[in-house]
Amino acid sequence: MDAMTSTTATADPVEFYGTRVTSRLLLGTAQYPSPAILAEAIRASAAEIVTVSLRRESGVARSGQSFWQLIRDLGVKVLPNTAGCKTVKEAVTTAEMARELFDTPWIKLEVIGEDDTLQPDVFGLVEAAKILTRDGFQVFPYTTEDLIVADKLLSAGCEVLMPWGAPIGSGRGLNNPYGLRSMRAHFPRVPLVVDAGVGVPSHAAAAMELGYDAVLLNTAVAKAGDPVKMARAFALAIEAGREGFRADPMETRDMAAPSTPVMGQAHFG
Ligand SMILES: CC(=O)[C@@H](O)[C@H](O)COP(=O)(O)O
Repeated sequence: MDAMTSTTATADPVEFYGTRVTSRLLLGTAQYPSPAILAEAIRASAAEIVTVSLRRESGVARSGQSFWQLIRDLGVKVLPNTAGCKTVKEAVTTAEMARELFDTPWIKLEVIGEDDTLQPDVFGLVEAAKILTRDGFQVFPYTTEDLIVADKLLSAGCEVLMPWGAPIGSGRGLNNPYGLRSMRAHFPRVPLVVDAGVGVPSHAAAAMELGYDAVLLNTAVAKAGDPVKMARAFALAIEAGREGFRADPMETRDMAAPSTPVMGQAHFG
């Protein structure tokens, strides 16, 4: 991390369930070309929280061990996820196993409702969130921008909401900026994280300019030609977007307004 990044970021931390972090980029750990590139990308991103799929861990025992060691060596906080779970039961069981394995009450809760869009099954999500928070989990729900669902998740005990930008892995950016903006306005004090569908750094900057607290992304970095460079680019974009938001942007207008006011008349000759 360079001086500029650290100076501004430390002045503006964000808290999730009482844990304070200075980086507003949460990074996924799947699909990287190699473990070494993953490690370098995490370092370049300056992310302090990475999300890890339990399924990957339990799938191949030995590579799971070395992967876990790699994450441990980086000193980042782990946010286990229930990626790929399609039922409440599957998500709850996966969360319970993740708590054992990673020794954390944090869980990024995904209950996937549909294969083409990988959009959340919001009914299952609320049900699973109720079960998990009752059981002491601190839930980060992957949801939509629907305000009623958001309210129900908060009533279920969630203290963070993670609405999608676009379908997971699509790289489309913010499909519904209007919906995301109203969510921000509706829940001014809830930590909100745009999760999924972000493709390029400007998408992440746009989320931050809307006043979002952080961005979670994976594919855009893992599948970039140069994941390490892209990780750094996202870190800078998120910081720029956040600073832009804090700087209180000008109002947009329909008509032109001269940026150089003209005083009097110029005389030639
Ligand atoms: C890793 C993870 O948690 C994903 O399910 C997440 O939603 C990121 O999505 P993208 O890969 O589209 O960034």
